[in-house]
Amino acid sequence: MEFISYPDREALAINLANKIAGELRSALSQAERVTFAVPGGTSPGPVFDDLCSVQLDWSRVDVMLTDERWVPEDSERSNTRLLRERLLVEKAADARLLPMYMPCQTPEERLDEIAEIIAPELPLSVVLLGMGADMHTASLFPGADRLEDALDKRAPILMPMRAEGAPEPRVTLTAPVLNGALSKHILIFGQEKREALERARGLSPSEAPIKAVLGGATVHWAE
Ligand SMILES: O=C(O)[C@H](O)[C@@H](O)[C@H](O)[C@H](O)COP(=O)(O)O
Repeated sequence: MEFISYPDREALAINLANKIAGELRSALSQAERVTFAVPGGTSPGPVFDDLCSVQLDWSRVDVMLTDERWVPEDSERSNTRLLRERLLVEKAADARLLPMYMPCQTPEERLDEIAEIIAPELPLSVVLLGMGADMHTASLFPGADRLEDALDKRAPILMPMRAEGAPEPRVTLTAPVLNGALSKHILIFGQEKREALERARGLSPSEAPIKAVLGGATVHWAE
């Protein structure tokens, strides 16, 4: 893993957005369509704000979430809503959004439909991940009900996930799909998460799920 520390969050956002844009352009020079997976939560907003206005052929980019909270799109907790408001605007409005949520009570009801749409888009060209102070990434939470299955190298593309640290059911890409990405970035802010990341390096993926995706990743950090 490579660790890059930035002087502040603004510098991180600009540099990371440029780096990702460069990787997407280079992937677009090799393939007709490319897939870019991003996290929800609070950290990626500033990166989305910079990335949405960069010049690249967004009409050939499929954008998707690494994981989603199972809530309707008009909920403040919807990651899909965050993408529509902060990433899929300006130039990036031309990108195609792959679904990670379909309206129904539980993820199990429509998971197969979502997985069928995602399957032909793999491997991911670029993945951006966040991390919680409890060392979860995507919706791979320590102690989650299906964590071991989602960490397994034979895991399906998508899994439903329920965990104490998550107020609603989730759906998440599994570890082998995240690790199959051609390029992997992890975005973390603040001292608490930096210390959590250090701790995770000495733990197993079951204890610290972020550990499962650290190999070959670039971690971008600012206070
Ligand atoms: O839907 C989500 O919550 C995420 O995809 C999740 O894995 C997120 O990246 C971390 O929880 C960090 O969240 P913050 O950036 O809000 O701290």
